[in-house]
Amino acid sequence: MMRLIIKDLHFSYSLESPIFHGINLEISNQSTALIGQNGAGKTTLVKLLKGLLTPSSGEILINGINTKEQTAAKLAKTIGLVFQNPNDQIFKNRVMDEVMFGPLNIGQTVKEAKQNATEALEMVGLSEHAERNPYDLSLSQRKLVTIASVLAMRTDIIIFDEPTMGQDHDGKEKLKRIIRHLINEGKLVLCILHDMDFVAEVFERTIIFNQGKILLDGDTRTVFSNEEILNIAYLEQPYITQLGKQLGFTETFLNEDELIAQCKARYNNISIESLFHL
Ligand SMILES: Nc1ncnc2c1ncn2[C@@H]1O[C@H](COP(=O)(O)OP(=O)(O)OP(=O)(O)O)[C@@H](O)[C@H]1O
Repeated sequence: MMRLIIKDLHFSYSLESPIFHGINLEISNQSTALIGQNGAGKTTLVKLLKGLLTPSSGEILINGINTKEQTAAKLAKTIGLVFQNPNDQIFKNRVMDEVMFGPLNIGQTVKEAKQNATEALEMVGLSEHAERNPYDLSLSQRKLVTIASVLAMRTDIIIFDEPTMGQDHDGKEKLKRIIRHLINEGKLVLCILHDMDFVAEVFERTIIFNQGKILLDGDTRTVFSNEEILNIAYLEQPYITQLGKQLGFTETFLNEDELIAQCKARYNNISIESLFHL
């Protein structure tokens, strides 16, 4: 089991405006969503985890090993990060080369890299585009290319920064399947998201960030039940949670099936006469 521990983490881009002053967090193999307004510090946190930024003070431990004591190359074998903007990540002019680049870079043989890249492209549904130039693909497909690149590295920890951005319904369903698959494989999946419906349906644990602080951290249902804290962080409840509330239920629903089950339980045993007060 992977375990990520953040101890008393401090970080600032400039002396005048510290971003983190004392973050403590422990994440294991639960699927975890990081939510919060723009500028809350989510991307900064994942860049620190990936070793792209260095903490001013405090520690980040991955399975007990301090990231400070690891080279970027060693860390790359453990943590994969899918950037928010695919254009920051893509620099090869053939999809297959792009997806093989990361695996080769962390020391996989050409054969392994090819095998993993082929599987990853299949998983994101882009097998038939393997020979194309990534820049001839749409932005949402390009995002899937960057996801495939990280999947092919087969790291134990996978971080996604805004994977649903620019994805349509099919793209989101694909992402749900990928994330669930990774969780079943025992990977630690951490995901920054602005799409609350997606968070509700997929993630076991949700952490609300606000102005560089953890405002609330708990199982996703508990977090989405707490309207007061969501309001402070300018976040909305998932659509299905709001709908359940409007229908007069007290439960916090996270997906359609839960709401439908409760509707059936409520209405099944009621005769039409009593429903319409005849
Ligand atoms: N390279 C940088 N130099 C200086 N300040 C930065 C830099 N990157 C981010 N910041 C600032 O750090 C704060 C946190 O930004 P960050 O991108 O981590 O937030 P976020 O929660 O990920 O937001 P978003 O959802 O927009 O990605 C913001 O005030 C931002 O302006």
